[in-house]
Amino acid sequence: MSAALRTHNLSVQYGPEVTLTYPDLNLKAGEMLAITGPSGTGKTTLLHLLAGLLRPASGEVHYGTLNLAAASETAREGFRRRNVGYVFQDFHLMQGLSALENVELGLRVAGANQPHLRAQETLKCLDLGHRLNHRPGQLSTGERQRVAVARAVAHRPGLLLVDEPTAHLDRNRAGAALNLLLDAAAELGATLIVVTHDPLVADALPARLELGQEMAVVGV
Ligand SMILES: Nc1ncnc2c1ncn2[C@@H]1O[C@H](COP(=O)(O)OP(=O)(O)OP(=O)(O)O)[C@@H](O)[C@H]1O
Repeated sequence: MSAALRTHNLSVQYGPEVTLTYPDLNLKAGEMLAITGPSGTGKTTLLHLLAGLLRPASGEVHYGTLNLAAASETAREGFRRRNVGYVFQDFHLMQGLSALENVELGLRVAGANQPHLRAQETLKCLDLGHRLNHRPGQLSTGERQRVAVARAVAHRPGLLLVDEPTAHLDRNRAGAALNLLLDAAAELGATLIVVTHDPLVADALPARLELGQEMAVVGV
């Protein structure tokens, strides 16, 4: 289920040298946001905070009634399994498993019913019906990305977090990847947050958070 997402006073400390501070976010359920900004400004770290993969040094991350930043590790893990679909920049597919097994494993972890059937259906919806038994090493980059998207959306999360979806793609494929994400988020009614350097992607999303010296929030 999609819910409002709100952050307050977030900061992260990596050792003594790196402190990242973030402007507050306030997104309604189903909103779509691009996170942009120069390398090293903390875009991926923010996605990790929003996914509950990382606990902040200070601040709050509210998803509906849950404050992820204060929740126990068990509660955060449960939240991730049920509510978060995450597409990593390098996809993070299991190399020894087929496309079908990768998606099915994600569904099993999320505790979904009929994981085999649902994995098949999701891959077919993403035009991968002819690649179910291929392993990641036997797929093109675009196909691997579609498997990663299938794994992220198959359990119907309310929050879809995507890191650099067009980094490895030519312009045609970048457009297709963007449409895939927009369609998937719209179909789920999910809140979509995409980290990107690509103006094609950033301009297609209605709101933008630009991280940088000014930490300006534009269009939210
Ligand atoms: N696990 C870590 N340990 C120590 N420092 C880290 C760690 N992860 C990130 N950093 C540092 O935090 C800062 C922000 O990193 P992050 O990857 O979030 O930035 P980014 O904006 O996503 O960068 P890029 O656009 O290059 O992917 C960088 O200075 C990085 O070196």
